[in-house]
Amino acid sequence: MNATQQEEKEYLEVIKEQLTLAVRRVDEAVRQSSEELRQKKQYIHEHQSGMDEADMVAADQSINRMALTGEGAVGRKRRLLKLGQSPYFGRIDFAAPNQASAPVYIGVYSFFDEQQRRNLIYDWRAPISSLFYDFELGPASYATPSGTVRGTIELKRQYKIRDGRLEFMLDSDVNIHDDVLQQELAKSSDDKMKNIVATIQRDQNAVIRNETAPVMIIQGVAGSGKTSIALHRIAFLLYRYRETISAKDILIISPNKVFADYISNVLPELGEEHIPELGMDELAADLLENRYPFQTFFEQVSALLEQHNPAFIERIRFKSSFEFLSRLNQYLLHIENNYITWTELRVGRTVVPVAFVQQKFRAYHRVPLLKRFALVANDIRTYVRDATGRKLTGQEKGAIGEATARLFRFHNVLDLYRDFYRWIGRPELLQVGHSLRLEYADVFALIYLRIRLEGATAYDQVKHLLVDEMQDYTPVQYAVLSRLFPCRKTILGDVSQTVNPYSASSAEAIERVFPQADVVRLQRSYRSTVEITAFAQRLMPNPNIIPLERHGPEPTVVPFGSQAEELDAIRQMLLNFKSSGSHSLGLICKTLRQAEQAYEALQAPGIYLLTDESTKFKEGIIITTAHLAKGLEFDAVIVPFASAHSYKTEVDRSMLYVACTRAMHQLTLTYSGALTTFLAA
Ligand SMILES: Nc1ncnc2c1ncn2[C@@H]1O[C@H](COP(=O)(O)OP(=O)(O)OP(=O)(O)O)[C@@H](O)[C@H]1O
Repeated sequence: MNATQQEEKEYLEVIKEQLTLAVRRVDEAVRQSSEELRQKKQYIHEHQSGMDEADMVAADQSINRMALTGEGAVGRKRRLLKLGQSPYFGRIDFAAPNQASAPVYIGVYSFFDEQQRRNLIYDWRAPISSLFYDFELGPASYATPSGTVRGTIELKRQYKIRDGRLEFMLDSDVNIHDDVLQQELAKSSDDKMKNIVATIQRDQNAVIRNETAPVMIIQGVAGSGKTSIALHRIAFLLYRYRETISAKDILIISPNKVFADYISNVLPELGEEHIPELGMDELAADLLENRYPFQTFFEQVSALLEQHNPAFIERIRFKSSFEFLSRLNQYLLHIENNYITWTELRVGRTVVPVAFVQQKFRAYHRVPLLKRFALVANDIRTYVRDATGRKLTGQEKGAIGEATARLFRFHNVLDLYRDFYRWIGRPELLQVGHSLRLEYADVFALIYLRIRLEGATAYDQVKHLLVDEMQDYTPVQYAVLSRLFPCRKTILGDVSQTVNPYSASSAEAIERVFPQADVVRLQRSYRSTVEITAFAQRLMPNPNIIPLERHGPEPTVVPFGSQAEELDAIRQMLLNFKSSGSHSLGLICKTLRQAEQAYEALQAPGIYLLTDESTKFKEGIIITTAHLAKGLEFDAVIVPFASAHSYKTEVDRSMLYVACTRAMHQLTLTYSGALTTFLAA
């Protein structure tokens, strides 16, 4: 069936026709449903006076049901229209043993033809579709909930259908060089991240479809598709567990709002709803109930970039270590064993024996320490009431509460946190100003103590947590996440792309917090040309990285006599870029101050400044910092001010690496004075 290109073209027309008919049926259903809704509303309006409360509730429910049906139909229509543009991208002819092969067309969504009662298009997430990603021609198998199905792939075909037209089709031989992937990657970047369903690679597919890992840690080199895969994984899990998980049950912890906006298209493109997203800073503010002001991560990194302060670095380094988490855990044991003064309590003439107090206290060992005192106080009240045979006065009750609380030395978590540093003999490691503004490195440590000592309401509604840029979070932060989110997790990042090398977490470090995790390493880099990847390797060598064979111009490093000349030349580069046909250019600076200066000097229509306050990703020319550009990509990147003066510390080196790896096709560095030693030959 459909052997030749001509036959495929004809078949495409048949499918489009079917899709058009399906759209009509949905339209008809929507029309009917809104008519019913209108009639129902009118009926209620006319009979309102004769209806009791139960009637009103029932009427409300039926209206809501109708509205939901209508919404469902609208979503279905949207999907059908989208399929009409590009119904499928792949085909597998799969023959089970002793059966003739049948074609399986694979698209972004499935399309079930109600008249023929069969699937004309299979969703890329359907079990059978995994054949397309996992196998070439020959023996193949796929897993279904009821077991493995084996057979043979007799044909594997890829299509590019745009605006309903077949642009090309390609049959796979056993060792195909993936032309479709190459074509996709050579394209100019759109404004936001795109779905990659047509070209998901085998190792990526394994991550996307992994159903068993309670925690999945993805360590992947720059441009290896981590973020893309994580989002496709979410789409897959939403499909696979559609009865129990919906978009609102997932939470993405994202580094900033611009990034969240940048990735926000992928899931809707895959037919899923928008997923809730939260930044670490927002989470912290929420957990501290806005009681303590604190430095943000962005501010911490900016402070590191602006000045070299060894004591500040030492504090960050220590608080980012696994040892710090262990010490906090030891401290929690220590205070429980040493900070309670066991005494008998006297209430009037009644003596509450110390053994009773201790025994009650132990009985609550599952309750967070600071919460136990109130419970023990209640038990003591009961004890006294039974002993005296009368009700207690309010004053007596209050006195018991206070006396019980006094058994423990501290009741404020910040006081305990201070005491912790005394206990480890390093009081200088905590610097809290008079305004009680916490350093970023203290924020999650304090939250961790708070959760352990007072408990926290877990985010129970979250059924899958996605953490991007994992290298930027410390063991203490993971310990907090692990307690707040007992659900499954996908955690991804790249230790080479840290913006703060003093607090970077590797996959191994994170694995210590989640020993049950599956760790996957992705070494193939898709984003940048071979030339750009090789250039970035000079900054952070990684012998394991495998760049995809795609070539472009050599990156250039251009010297200038002065910063004014440098900016003049950049202005010209931006003008040239505007007429080049490419879509996006990132002018990526080390600090926000540099970015603001550059923006000031280069300001023109179509040039945008992205700061830590920005919320939207903009298409065109963006001036920003390496920190904020993390996770984003641009057709062309210019890194200005790449001088020895600007880039000299380890943090600077990380920034330069992040900046360079944002480029897909073209990379230019400019400097005046001496070139940074990280690039000097
Ligand atoms: N299988 C694929 N098919 C097509 N494009 C792909 C594939 N895998 C990755 N890409 C492309 O590679 C680029 C990098 O992907 P992504 O941003 O997900 O990588 P990343 O590992 O998160 O990068 P980084 O850590 O450097 O921010 C994107 O343009 C993405 O579309």
